Amino acid sequence: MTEPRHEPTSTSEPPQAAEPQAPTLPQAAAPPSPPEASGGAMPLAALSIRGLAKRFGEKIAVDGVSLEVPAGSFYGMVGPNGAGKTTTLSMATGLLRPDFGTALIHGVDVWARPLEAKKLMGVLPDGVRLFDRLTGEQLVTYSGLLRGMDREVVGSRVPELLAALDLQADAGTLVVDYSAGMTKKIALASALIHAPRLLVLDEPFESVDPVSAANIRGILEGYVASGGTVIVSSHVMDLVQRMCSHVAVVAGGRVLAAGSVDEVRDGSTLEERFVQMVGGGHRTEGLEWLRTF
Ligand SMILES: Nc1ncnc2c1ncn2[C@@H]1O[C@H](COP(=O)(O)OP(=O)(O)OP(=O)(O)O)[C@@H](O)[C@H]1O
Repeated sequence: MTEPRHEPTSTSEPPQAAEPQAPTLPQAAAPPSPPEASGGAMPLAALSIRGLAKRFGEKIAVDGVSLEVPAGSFYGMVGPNGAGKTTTLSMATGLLRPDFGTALIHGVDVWARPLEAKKLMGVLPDGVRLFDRLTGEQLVTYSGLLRGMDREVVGSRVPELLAALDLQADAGTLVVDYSAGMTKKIALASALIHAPRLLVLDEPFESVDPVSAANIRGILEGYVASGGTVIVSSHVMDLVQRMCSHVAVVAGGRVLAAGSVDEVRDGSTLEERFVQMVGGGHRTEGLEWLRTF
């Protein structure tokens, strides 16, 4: 079924700056206009978002974000709390309808052709509820079958994924009884089962122990080395600097900078550049009452 295109969700004034704004740093090389047809060669951009905008009541959460994520890149999205990362990624992956703008996954419009687009991507959303009355094994199996995979192929991949994420011992435990980190890992397994071309992972390392985080990094690095594309949002600058080839800095619903990690950090550490761009800094005054006991 073809979904309607992105009309504004309300009749109120559109958000400001629904047009893509120019980033302050060069973006990753933009591919030529991606074809709308699937089939044939995959376009250069694994994800191309143009002028995405979303408001919640009076709050403009995303204010005209445009990004090109090159195929084969490990792309970090960083920004302060409330910057609009989750809202942007939700619109780009078909979870939240944009007020304005488009999102193309390897040239396929996510909102016009959702079934095709969703075959191409695996998504680890932030805060979306899982079917947590299934066991971990059942949940990952269900995710594979839901995507039309052959039952035998699913059956062979599930134990491999559970082993890679150190979840074999809890394969038969209900997801509702999983810890936060285990839940993150089983959701990641569910996103990987169909070997998508693009992985969009919202804070994949949050709550995950260091050994599991290293395993996940290894899995993702192997996946990118074989031609897949990963987009991660994270607050851990050091991790993004080490792991990612590209990064976008988002604040106030806008892109402040985007490009290769080296371009964006421009000789500083990514954390230093982030603090310069986003502003703020340490507040040392106030809270005297906390130092008076
Ligand atoms: N469903 C909603 N209703 C109202 N406001 C929302 C909703 N979702 C997000 N917002 C607001 O939109 C802004 C962007 O939120 P978003 O979750 O996209 O930020 P984020 O960059 O992912 O933040 P964090 O790093 O804290 O996870 C915030 O001001 C948030 O309060």
